[in-house]
Amino acid sequence: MNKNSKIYIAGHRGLVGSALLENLQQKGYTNIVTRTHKELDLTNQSKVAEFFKSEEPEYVFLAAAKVGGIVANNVYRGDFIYANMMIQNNVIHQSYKHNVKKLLFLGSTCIYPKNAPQPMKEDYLLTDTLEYTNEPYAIAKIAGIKMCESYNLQYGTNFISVMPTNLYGPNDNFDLEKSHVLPALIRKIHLAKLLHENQYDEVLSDTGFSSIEEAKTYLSSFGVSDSGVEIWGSGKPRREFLWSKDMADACVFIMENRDFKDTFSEGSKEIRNTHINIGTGEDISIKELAETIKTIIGFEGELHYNTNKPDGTLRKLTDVSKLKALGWTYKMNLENGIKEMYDWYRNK
Ligand SMILES: NC(=O)C1=CN([C@@H]2O[C@H](COP(=O)(O)OP(=O)(O)OC[C@H]3O[C@@H](n4cnc5c(N)ncnc54)[C@H](OP(=O)(O)O)[C@@H]3O)[C@@H](O)[C@H]2O)C=CC1
Ligand SMILES: C[C@H]1O[C@H](OP(=O)(O)OP(=O)(O)OC[C@H]2O[C@@H](n3cnc4c(=O)[nH]c(N)nc43)[C@H](O)[C@@H]2O)[C@@H](O)[C@@H](O)C1=O
Repeated sequence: MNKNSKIYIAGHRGLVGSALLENLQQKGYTNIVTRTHKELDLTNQSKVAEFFKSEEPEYVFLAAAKVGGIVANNVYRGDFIYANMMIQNNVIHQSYKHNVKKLLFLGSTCIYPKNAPQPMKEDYLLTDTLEYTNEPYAIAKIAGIKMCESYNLQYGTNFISVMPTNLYGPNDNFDLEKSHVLPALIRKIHLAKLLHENQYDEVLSDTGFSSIEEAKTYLSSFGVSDSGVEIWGSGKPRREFLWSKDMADACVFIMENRDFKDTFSEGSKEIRNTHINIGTGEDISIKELAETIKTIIGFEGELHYNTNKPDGTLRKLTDVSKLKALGWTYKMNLENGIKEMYDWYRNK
């Protein structure tokens, strides 16, 4: 990529897309193309074709997807498989049709088997059964990896797939039902603290209700009260968290330094598992995460574990040796990241 190459970021207002936009701008890239979801629905095949015909981007970051936490994935199973397959099929296929020089497809580490050995290497893909709660989303992501690989092998395209661990950062989704654990716990614990301190104006402005009784009823349906906060599951699962700006930096690094042809040895008969894991290689339990957030926010109430909610995969620690060997490693430690995210949330 050179500094005036035409770069399309799909999903530029999301958690990763917004960090990608910032990273590219900071590095001096000047010719970035974006469309909001409203301006261009990426599930619409003919609109996506029209967009590629009129813009002819040279590089594509595919960070648009239907994304959500464990419960959203489990409940809206049809939406997750449909939207993700449509978005990636349209963007990857049009990138091929319009001779895009390089595309980066974002998958997820939920593509690996539920009981994969830890840490999870790229080669563990398709070796066993997936976690049930996010099977439709994971199947869509696996199809995306295989589509990139297959187009590269058949048509000579240069499409690379990266598998990020759980991400967090500015512009995350804080919806109490659909978000991931880290933003959900920041918001729930923050609101419980506000209730405990009778800071009702702030509770109303956060939740959008006009009466505190309504706000309390709504929050209690998510296990949030002035004395405690519900944590889904047993607290035992372990997760690895990567700051979204580190994720964006890794994506730009890979886009700048890696081609599909670098991902396999010449003469290989079967070319597969060419994707690259992106993570920190370190994980913590949900209980430890909840306690850390509680301390950072300064809430003194109880944390209750609701085992009627799913735990999901017990552990999904990424093996990041491939990424490290390329020369990239993360910068933000988890505690500082949570502090920055909490500041961002309060000031947004
Ligand atoms: N967040 C995480 O922990 C992880 C994310 N990933 C992957 O990283 C990528 C980015 O995720 P993240 O930034 O968290 O997601 P977000 O939900 O924050 O952002 C997704 C973006 O995609 C856009 N989008 C969704 N549907 C459409 C559509 N039909 N047409 C056009 N735009 C659409 C959204 O626009 P709008 O908001 O307007 O709908 C939004 O800008 C995804 O591929 C995701 O699967 C992988 C592992 C972990
Ligand atoms: C990125 C990743 O995200 C999803 O998988 P997940 O890692 O299970 O994501 P999660 O962040 O929602 O949960 C992590 C853990 O945390 C527990 N947990 C506690 N309390 C809350 C809570 O309040 N909200 C949420 N969401 N989880 C909670 C929860 O029960 C689970 O044990 C998939 O979509 C998957 O497809 C994917 O790619």
